[in-house]
Amino acid sequence: MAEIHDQFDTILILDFGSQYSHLITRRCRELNVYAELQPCTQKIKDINFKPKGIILSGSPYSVYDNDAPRVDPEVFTLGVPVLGICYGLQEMAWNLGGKVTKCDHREYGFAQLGISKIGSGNTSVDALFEGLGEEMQVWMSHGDQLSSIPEDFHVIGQTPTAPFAAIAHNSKPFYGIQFHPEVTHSPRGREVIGRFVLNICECKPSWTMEEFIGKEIARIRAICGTKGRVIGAVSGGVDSTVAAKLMHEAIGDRFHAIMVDNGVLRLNEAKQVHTMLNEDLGVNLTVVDASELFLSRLKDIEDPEQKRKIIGNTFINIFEAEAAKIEAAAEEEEKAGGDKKGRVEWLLQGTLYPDVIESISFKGPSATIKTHHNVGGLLKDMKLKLIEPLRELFKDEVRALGRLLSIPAHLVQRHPFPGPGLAIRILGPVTREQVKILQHADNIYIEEIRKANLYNEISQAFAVLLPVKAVGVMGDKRTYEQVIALRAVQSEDFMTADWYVFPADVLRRISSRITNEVEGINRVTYDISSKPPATVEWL
Ligand SMILES: Nc1ncnc2c1ncn2[C@@H]1O[C@H](COP(=O)(O)OP(=O)(O)OP(=O)(O)O)[C@@H](O)[C@H]1O
Ligand SMILES: O=c1[nH]c(=O)c2[nH+]cn([C@@H]3O[C@H](COP(=O)(O)O)[C@@H](O)[C@H]3O)c2[nH]1
Ligand SMILES: NC(=O)CC[C@H](N)C(=O)O
Ligand SMILES: [Mg+2]
Repeated sequence: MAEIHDQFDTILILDFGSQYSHLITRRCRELNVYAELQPCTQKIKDINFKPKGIILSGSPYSVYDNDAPRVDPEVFTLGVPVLGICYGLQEMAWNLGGKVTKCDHREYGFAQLGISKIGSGNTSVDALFEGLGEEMQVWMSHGDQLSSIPEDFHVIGQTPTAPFAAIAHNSKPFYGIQFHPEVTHSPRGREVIGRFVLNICECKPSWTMEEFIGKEIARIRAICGTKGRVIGAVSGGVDSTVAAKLMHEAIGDRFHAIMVDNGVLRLNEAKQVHTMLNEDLGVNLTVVDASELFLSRLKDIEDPEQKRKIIGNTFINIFEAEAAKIEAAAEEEEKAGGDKKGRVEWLLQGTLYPDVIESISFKGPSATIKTHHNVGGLLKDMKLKLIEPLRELFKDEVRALGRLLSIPAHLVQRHPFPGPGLAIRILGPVTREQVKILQHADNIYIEEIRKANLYNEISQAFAVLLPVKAVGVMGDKRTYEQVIALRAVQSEDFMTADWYVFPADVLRRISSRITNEVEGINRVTYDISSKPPATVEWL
């Protein structure tokens, strides 16, 4: 089976636990080169492809710590270029005979990197810094540094406090840099990564969504064979819509899209999604109303993790039941003399790369903050096999893919909506009455955001129903009712986010409409917390 890394030149990034590791992956992909992040514990001999280059990430550890993560020495015998960033540089030097010690002055922030002249006549610079001038601003974050470089290496850049800020091997394509080229605070960092990936590793910049579509469709066809059938969990969100469209292109009517009405969707959502997929995209979608089952299982449940797990598991129960129904119908058709149909073996999900990255840290999955229903909430003894065509992609790549598949812009730009839906936006027990109140308030909120033309400026906006009551006065009467909190954030990848600054008049309109129109609400507040320390959702 052709995997993505067999089809595109690939840079392997080994993750030593830096908070910026996924950014290195992003920067390579922005150069149209496919990059994959793997834990540093990954043994090179067990990798089933040959990367064109390897990048070693930073790390919170010091190389001289007893429990420091170690690089597989085979990285240096594979015969491909290697770039160490920060800890990656230190680990490379440590392995190849250099010295690393705690520095007197921790460097955290901007530094000016002087690029060394090298070669005969001292006129040229190293290929890593080709064409980048004599100096550049870089961003540092380290408390250790090289106190001597390994034999066979030379200095290619330095800062006033770090004489070995950039080094290169005398004859092999090994490089190490103390600064972080992957963060935007290193303005020319992208170019440095470009020099390594494109010039030194000689990767072809062929990772484009156009190329991806063709190759992924071929891959799906090979996986499913000529008869195999797939049911798809489709929510109307960007990810599953794009995955569904791709699947439809690949196997046509052998793909059955299922949307589950779990009773905690937004106002009129099931109807809208049904129209959108069937009419706008030509994908055959069945809406299964399982709201009764979900709400009964959620009855009296207040704990956020319990809510998430119940919803994740119930989703799978429904998909398995639907798969069985489709198979039973096919059997009936066959008995009546119809063609023999393939089994429903696969379940399509719109899982993205960030979901995967979160579970691959070298120490095992990073501390669980919350269980995303489609990753941690799956059933253990599930019969359907997963097919996840987007699991290598970031959200903006998925959006680009959607545009290429002619999915309308308003759909591609939709704010994300979590699978557990309003259940994680109703703090306290979930009941039909509470769902109704929140649906109504949320609908007004989004309507006003659209009217003010702010929808595309905001990454995600939604209302939350708080489990408290407050006193108010309406028509000269005392009220004692619930409170709505409004949330709106801007974020690139939802790993971090900042609250959105609304024009006051928009907030005023939203608040006045919600308190006037939504029965049971007499107060509206606005959430001004960033992530971290908060998260995007309240539960
Ligand atoms: N109501 C639903 N019915 C069927 N499948 C669902 C439903 N909600 C979520 N899913 C499945 O769970 C996956 C993950 O949900 P998630 O919200 O992350 O993605 P999405 O809904 O496709 O896109 P977005 O992130 O833009 O909302 C979806 O891709 C889809 O496969
Ligand atoms: O499909 C989903 N299933 C989930 O269980 C889930 N939990 C959070 N989210 C979405 O993930 C992004 C980050 O949210 P948090 O900061 O709350 O973790 C935000 O976009 C959230 O809406 C989910 N999406
Ligand atoms: N950002 C990093 O990779 C830091 C590496 C190491 N912990 C140091 O302080 O120097
Ligand atoms: Mg969604």
